[in-house]
Amino acid sequence: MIENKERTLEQLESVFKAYEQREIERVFLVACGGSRALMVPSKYLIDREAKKITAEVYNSNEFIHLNPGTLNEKSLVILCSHKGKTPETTDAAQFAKDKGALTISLMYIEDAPLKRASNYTINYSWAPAGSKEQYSEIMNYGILYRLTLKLLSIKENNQKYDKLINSLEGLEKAFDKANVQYRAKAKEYAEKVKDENIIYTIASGSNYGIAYTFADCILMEMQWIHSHPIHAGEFFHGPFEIVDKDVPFILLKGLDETRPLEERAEVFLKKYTDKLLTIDAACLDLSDLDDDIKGYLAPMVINYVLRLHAVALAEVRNHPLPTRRYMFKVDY
Ligand SMILES: N[C@@H]1[C@@H](O)[C@H](O)[C@@H](COP(=O)(O)O)O[C@@H]1O
Repeated sequence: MIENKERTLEQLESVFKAYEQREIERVFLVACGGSRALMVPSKYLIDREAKKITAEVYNSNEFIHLNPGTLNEKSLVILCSHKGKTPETTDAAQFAKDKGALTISLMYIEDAPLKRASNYTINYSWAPAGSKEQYSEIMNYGILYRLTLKLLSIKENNQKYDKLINSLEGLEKAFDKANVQYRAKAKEYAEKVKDENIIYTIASGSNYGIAYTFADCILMEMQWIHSHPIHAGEFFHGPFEIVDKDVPFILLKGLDETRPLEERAEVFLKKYTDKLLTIDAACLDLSDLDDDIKGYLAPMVINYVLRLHAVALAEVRNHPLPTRRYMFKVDY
């Protein structure tokens, strides 16, 4: 775990200097699994805030095989891998660097193959689910927001960067309050669903990545419970046919512009299932975050709440989160 916040801030400054020195037209956010999903909110931010710069999120291996036609020396490629060892992500960094792109890798340990394949590395603060984050303001989500919003500030004169920094400083308080509000509720929920075979998650916009992580990485990977992250807008175009009184859903309601999509799904789910858990950012105390930035940071607090649920589930199901049967155990 990174313990040196000053060094992380210095690493960021070096990247910002590099921004000054080159033209950047397009941002590629590249990683695997949970590390890929955590980039979704930053793509949302760029899509909302940018005037010209565009952003895409890619799985590392697809990035290489698809080989985007617009990947060139005017591209910024941001990669992430917890321990910097996922081979597809290291290969993607090298691939992008060879094409002349500016490559920045995020990892929470200091040195790893991914670092050696990238132009710049930033170490973020990381704590396992259930443990207190040492520096909430430099978690991976926050680093991504800093990197993307500063780019827009330098290249397009976006004015929200200072508000972002102030809001990131307020995150720890928001997490602490969410902890008080949700810890007992998470345990109750875990008791209720511990024997379910399937639990779906639903969200849209900047929250979709969080729904994805909970479905793919927590329920499927770490609890071996069937799941699927459903986009709230897509829900009515197929998935809603699976809804029944006894089918469990977790609906995330954020504060971004796509909230009406989540509200529409909620109206339907309330009517047709008895097993709906809604986690609504509007019911969380986010008073330590700036109003202009709240919608972007809400996924981080919802994610914190979901992690309380993950820890509670693992406990009542007697299935520790790190349990794997295939990952790093068989060839794949
Ligand atoms: N569920 C895990 C993710 O949480 C992790 O992000 C991913 C890639 O790992 P890394 O971040 O180390 O590259 O592997 C799995 O999919």
